[in-house]
Amino acid sequence: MQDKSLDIIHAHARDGSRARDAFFEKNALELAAISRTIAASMVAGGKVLFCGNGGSAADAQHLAAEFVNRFLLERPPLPAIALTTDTSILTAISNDYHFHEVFVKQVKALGRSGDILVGISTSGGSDNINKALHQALELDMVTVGLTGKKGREPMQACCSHLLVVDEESTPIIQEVHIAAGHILCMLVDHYLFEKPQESKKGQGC
Ligand SMILES: O=C(CO)[C@@H](O)[C@H](O)[C@H](O)[C@H](O)COP(=O)(O)O
Ligand SMILES: [Zn+2]
Repeated sequence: MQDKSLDIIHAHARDGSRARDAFFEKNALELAAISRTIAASMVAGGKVLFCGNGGSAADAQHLAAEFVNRFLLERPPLPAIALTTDTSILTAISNDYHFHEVFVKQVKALGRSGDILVGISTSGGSDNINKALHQALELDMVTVGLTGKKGREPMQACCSHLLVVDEESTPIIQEVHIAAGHILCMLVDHYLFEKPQESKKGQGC
């Protein structure tokens, strides 16, 4: 039997690059707008909450950690919480109520007007994410959805900002989501901590 390893590797790499290029081509301005909104919320005392399932739960934790610890710049910790990490909270809510409620209850407990909720779902069909986003809107929070092609329709009603990777493959969508998440961290740091370049008066171009 012929080994298909290289074909598999190159096909995935090619699909990933295509999806990533198309996404950033289309969503760069929206990504900058979301990053400005997060930076402004933090300046005003707000915070960002993240939620997701499976691999997207890992993304939620990964991104919250970038804010709380640091990203590329050496700077003060920034307020972010992953709603995916406390097993006592997750099991108590799932056990006593329903798995649909695991994030919405935490949003009710922790979310305040002006905070941001980022919901990450490749399918857009995860009830626990969409319920949490609806609740966040009710609390006058800003909601950001990261999804894939199928998620555009179910998530648009609950997202102030929706970033869609126009693909159906879950891992390819996830790989673009984490790239977008890293850029959010980069831009928030840029808006909050990088001083604008001094304009050099008298030097014509
Ligand atoms: O990481 C992966 C697939 O790459 C899986 O764990 C995946 O995240 C899980 O099946 C999730 O439950 C999918 O949820 P969602 O993205 O549709 O909201
Ligand atoms: Zn995965």
